[in-house]
Amino acid sequence: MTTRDAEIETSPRILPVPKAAEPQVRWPDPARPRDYSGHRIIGARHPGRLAGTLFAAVVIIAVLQSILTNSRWEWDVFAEWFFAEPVISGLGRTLLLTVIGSALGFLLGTALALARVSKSPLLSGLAWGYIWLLRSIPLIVLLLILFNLGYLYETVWLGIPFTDVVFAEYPTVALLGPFAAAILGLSLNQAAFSAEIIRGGILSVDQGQLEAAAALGLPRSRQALRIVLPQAMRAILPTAFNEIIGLAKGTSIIYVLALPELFYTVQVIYRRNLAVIPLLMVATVWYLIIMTGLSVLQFYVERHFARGALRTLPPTPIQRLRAWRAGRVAAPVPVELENHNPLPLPTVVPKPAIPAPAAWQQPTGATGEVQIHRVSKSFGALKVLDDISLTVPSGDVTVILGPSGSGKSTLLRSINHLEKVDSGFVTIDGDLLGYREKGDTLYELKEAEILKRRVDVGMVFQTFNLFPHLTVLENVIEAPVTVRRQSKAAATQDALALLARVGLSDKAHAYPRRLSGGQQQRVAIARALALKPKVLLFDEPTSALDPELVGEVLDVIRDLARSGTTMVIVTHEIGFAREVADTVVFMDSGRILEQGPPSQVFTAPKHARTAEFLAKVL
Ligand SMILES: Nc1ncnc2c1ncn2[C@@H]1O[C@H](COP(=O)(O)OP(=O)(O)OP(=O)(O)O)[C@@H](O)[C@H]1O
Repeated sequence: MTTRDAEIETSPRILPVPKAAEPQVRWPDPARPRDYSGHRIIGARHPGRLAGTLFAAVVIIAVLQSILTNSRWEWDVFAEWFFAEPVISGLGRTLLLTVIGSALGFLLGTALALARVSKSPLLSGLAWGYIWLLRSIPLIVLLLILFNLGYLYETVWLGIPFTDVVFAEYPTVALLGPFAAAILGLSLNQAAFSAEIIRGGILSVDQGQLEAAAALGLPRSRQALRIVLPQAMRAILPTAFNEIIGLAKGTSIIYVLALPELFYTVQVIYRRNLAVIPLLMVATVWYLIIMTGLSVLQFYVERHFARGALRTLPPTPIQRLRAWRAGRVAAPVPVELENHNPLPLPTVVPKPAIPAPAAWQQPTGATGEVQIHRVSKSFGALKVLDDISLTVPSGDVTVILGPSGSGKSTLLRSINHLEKVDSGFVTIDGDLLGYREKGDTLYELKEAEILKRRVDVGMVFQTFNLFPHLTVLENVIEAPVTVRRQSKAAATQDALALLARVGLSDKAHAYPRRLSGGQQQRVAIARALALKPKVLLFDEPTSALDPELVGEVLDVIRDLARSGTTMVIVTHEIGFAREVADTVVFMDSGRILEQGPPSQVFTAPKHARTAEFLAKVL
């Protein structure tokens, strides 16, 4: 054996892996997709689910067998009384008390909830006191007091308090019979509970929604009925239906007034014929039928108010049934398909060469010069705006820059009076927004008048604040129709043109939650423009967007800047500011440290703090 041979013998031997040991991987040939049509498909097995189903079946069969075979249930007596005349009339009374009690209760409850959130401390206090009192008194006590009210007040009169003027007078006993006392007692009691449910719903609506509605100049009543309450309904409905179901069962308490509603009626019957169980079952089955009806109603009402909140609506039982008969699983329904009478979409998308629509242009004669004169504002001890003066010439684009917390957003919100300043004032084309001038006195305007004047100033928020329960088109036409009193057809035509301009014609009937952030912000811009404002305010319009969506929003704003709209923009997009701004304003600690054209502020800032800030962000 040579030395070389010995080396080979002692060193570890690396042998090639035999070919047969290689895993047999066969890559599918993309040119020839495999054909699985001949394969048998076996579904996944779920032994746990199968055991659960068997258990449920055994329980159901055992319960049914015990109910149907035990003769003591006396189903023949049940059948005899189920549709008997006194039972049906008791049932009718139960239903009437439930419907009227719920309707009046929720009506009064809505008024009480709005009073509770009112800015008047006395009104809010009165509503609180009512709720406190009525929730504390047992219903049975309230019913008996109302029934005996004639003892306390012999007559009920209508007239002017603290005077002898009386328009009408009635004996209390004649007015408050057992049925009227029952209706009144149930409604008053229901109102106290529903007020808190409704208030909870109102509080659940995002503050930004109210700000957006106020920025569009929508009247307070419209804000409440069109924007807040429909959104609050999502939170209100489940608990409200609980209350209604509770009331339907709770009507049995009016036995204290000897009113023969369903339960009282069956009690009277079984005391006579001693068939207690079958008659209790008569009442139970009728209550089950009422509750089932209410549950179905709840499903449809909740589904109606879910439009816009859910991307897809759950299929209705009828849709499920149809799908089941067709042998497939019912798919969730895209919310757009549920829209009633959707307005037609334009078939032709205008190209940029087509002249801008009327809604895109400033109204003739509008100039939109903003004057901010010695404005100061504090939040508690913190002075957020400190004696600020600034002029935004008409048609100019002013960009406000500054570190976080320097007061940029507060200044912007002061321009349209969303923030009320402590001193100083703001004018648009010489008109004060929040005040009326008489001689040398300024009278603060009521909110309704401020809302009307606010339509001259459009605002686009950082978080879009689109109304989620309204479609894109409904969002855009809401203010022109309500505030500018434009016809719906004209407002729709303008809105579709604006949506085409921001590249969203095909989204007119979509709900905002189905859009990307950039698309939502473009809708928000179209919505602000629909009022043909003299001035547009942008509060960090791109900072809530993913980086790749920023460009599409900036393109729209850039386009607007070229069209000569007066704009004030708070932004951190320095490159964009350099490109579009006529004037750059730098703020710090509630003061304007410097302002000037971008070429000067960005290249040769006068103030050291500006230079320091720019060095950090550039
Ligand atoms: N409603 C309010 N109540 C109390 N303090 C407030 C209120 N609104 C704003 N502030 C305070 O005022 C200061 C200025 O806020 P503002 O939102 O105007 O700053 P900003 O310059 O826009 O900041 P950012 O760039 O971070 O948005 C901050 O310190 C903020 O906490």
